[in-house]
Amino acid sequence: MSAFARSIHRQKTNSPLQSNMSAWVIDEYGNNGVLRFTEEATAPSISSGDDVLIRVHAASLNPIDIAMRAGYGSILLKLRRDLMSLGQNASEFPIILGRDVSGVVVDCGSGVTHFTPGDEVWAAVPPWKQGSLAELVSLSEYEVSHKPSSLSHTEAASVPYVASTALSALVNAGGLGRDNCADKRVLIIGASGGVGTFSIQLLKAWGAHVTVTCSHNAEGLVRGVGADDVVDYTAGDVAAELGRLEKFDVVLDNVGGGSEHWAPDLLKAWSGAKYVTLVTPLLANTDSMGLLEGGVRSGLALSQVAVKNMCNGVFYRWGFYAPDGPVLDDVSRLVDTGKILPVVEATFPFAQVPLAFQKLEGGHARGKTVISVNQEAQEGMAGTEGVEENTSEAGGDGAKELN
Ligand SMILES: NC(=O)C1=CN([C@@H]2O[C@H](COP(=O)(O)OP(=O)(O)OC[C@H]3O[C@@H](n4cnc5c(N)ncnc54)[C@H](OP(=O)(O)O)[C@@H]3O)[C@@H](O)[C@H]2O)C=CC1
Repeated sequence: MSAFARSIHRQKTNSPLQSNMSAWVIDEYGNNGVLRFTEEATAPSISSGDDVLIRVHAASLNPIDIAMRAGYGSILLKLRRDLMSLGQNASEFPIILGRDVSGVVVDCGSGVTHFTPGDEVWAAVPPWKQGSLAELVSLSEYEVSHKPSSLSHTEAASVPYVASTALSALVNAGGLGRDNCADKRVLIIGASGGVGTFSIQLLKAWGAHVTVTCSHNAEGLVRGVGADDVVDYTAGDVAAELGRLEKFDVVLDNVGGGSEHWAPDLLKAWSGAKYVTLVTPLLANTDSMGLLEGGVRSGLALSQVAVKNMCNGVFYRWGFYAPDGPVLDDVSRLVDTGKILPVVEATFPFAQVPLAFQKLEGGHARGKTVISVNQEAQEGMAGTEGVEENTSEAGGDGAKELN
């Protein structure tokens, strides 16, 4: 019996009582070569009353997986892991990457009230926890949510991390919500990837007017998921082109760099308008300068640019992913009522995780790259071959339905 067949057999028996599991791990930071498949990864177990143990059916990749594979955030994330292990000085490696999970609950801690074994769930796995490129993942109850019943596991796994990030950025930093968007104009810079395609749909569900930037061959995709105005950033001076449009209430920047300098000028001054960027120097600074200096430098940089923008009448904010199961419950309702659909660009079998990393690393995402961890159980078929790519102009099956 092959390693993958043994792993699938364990998945079918659905027993939480196993000490080892199949997983893709890294034992050092580096390029794709550091990804290693093993059947001997330590399986998570219920260690506290609010733990939920999930058998992973599908996972997906995010830019942070590429970055973490290379060591991004290692200092801050190690500190967080050490705090979680209560000073037991847990070893840094092996690390399991993968921030999205859709799967089935196999065991719960004594204090868990919302989930029971057999429930289908989805969640975004915090970067300081062992990830979802594995048979099992353990999360706390607060991080988990019931999966939308209208989605397959493969579709569901494309949503949680980008949804948690977009909601945290748009609501907590951008001040937007379902009740105040009707008269709002929002600009999304870099809208053709995971965060962008989700944010467009969320903002349209809330009634906002959404303008986006993307490259020309992504226009069909972003219009398919609801974008009102589309500006091709490859066609010329994107800042000048956007400057000809009516000003915005919120800018969500998924690209960073140069846009940080011109995008705040596109906001309505002195009206509470906010520029929110997801591209922040915090983890890179703590990696290169250490916790204290990196943290202080980042704080200073943030306050400097925030004050400068405040003088021009706009707010400047950093947006971050935040774990939040109840927020995913709301997203689940929007999905089940057809307001938000998954945008899956490609699906890779568990055996081909390195190829999925390679695809994501190539850039130009058009939605999400998903890993089918338990494909046989989902489809009742043997074998793990075959990468599926959605090559339609709209990008994914869900997006096509929106057209
Ligand atoms: N702070 C936080 O907690 C988090 C931060 N992030 C960050 O947010 C960003 C977006 O994440 P995600 O959507 O998942 O990333 P993706 O890789 O899925 O998408 C990025 C998209 O941006 C497009 N793009 C690249 N350059 C530009 C440009 N100059 N103008 C407009 N579009 C551009 C790319 O397509 P193309 O190149 O073909 O144009 C691609 O479609 C990433 O940088 C990620 O690291 C994400 C999650 C959490």
